[in-house]
Amino acid sequence: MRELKIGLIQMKVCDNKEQNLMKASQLVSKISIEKPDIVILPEMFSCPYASCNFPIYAEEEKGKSFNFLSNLAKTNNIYLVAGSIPEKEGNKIYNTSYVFNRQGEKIEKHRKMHLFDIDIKNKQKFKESDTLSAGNKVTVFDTEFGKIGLCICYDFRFPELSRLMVDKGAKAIIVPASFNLTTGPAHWHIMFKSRAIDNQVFTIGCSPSRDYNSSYISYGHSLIVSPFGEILEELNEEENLVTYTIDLNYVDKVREELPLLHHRRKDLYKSIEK
Ligand SMILES: O=C(O)CCC(=O)C(=O)O
Repeated sequence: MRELKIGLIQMKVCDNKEQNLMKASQLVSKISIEKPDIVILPEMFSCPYASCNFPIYAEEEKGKSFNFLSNLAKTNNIYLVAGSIPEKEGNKIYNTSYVFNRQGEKIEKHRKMHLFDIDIKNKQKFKESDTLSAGNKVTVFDTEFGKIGLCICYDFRFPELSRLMVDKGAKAIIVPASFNLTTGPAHWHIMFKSRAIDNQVFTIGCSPSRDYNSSYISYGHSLIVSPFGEILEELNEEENLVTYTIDLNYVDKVREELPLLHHRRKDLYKSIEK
């Protein structure tokens, strides 16, 4: 069976970790009434997105938040792509997305590989590397529906990473993310469409809702794009939930009819890269 129902939770993030976890739990229970297979939370859904917050909110794997999320997956009988939270290991902190199966077992985790260090003059500045370290693994997890790639926000700007996930068998790429009011309107939709078209995969972004009182204002617009580049579902900027069923067989159909991946000249690309 290749049809799977995706649930997107575009939640508002406050500065209280416990309240954020409680809200995530309520929203996951609410969306689970529609019997989704995979539910996705946004990037940093329990920690307001600011470098200074990451060390304060960070927890080790198997900590309180991890167990809470594992339980949420089990109770609701869903795969949970648990957005991301700051993960502490030794003296390092990572922006980490855990994936739990229907039994609440962790089946994968992705540590953001590309740190968001930008300075768009008078508009948007951010320096994740002030407090975060980068992961170094390409992440694809297996389900009964097929393989699914996972990366976090700024990671998705790097086409090489999506291609690596697709080469490992991904038929959809899930991206907990939080673009802002400068880069969101300019790049969000184009990026999700481009990665979908180039790789002939479903691309799925899940953002926090917009909060004008926050120091980093998220763009919102969580969405699902088809392997042919069509936006299938999209939220606006407000807190909201949505489910949408995708059929991974459609990936094979698009790849058969327009055999881009097959037509690659890998023999030449290597020598051009050098
Ligand atoms: O790439 C962008 O424009 C936003 C990236 C970001 O906010 C993030 O990586 O968390």
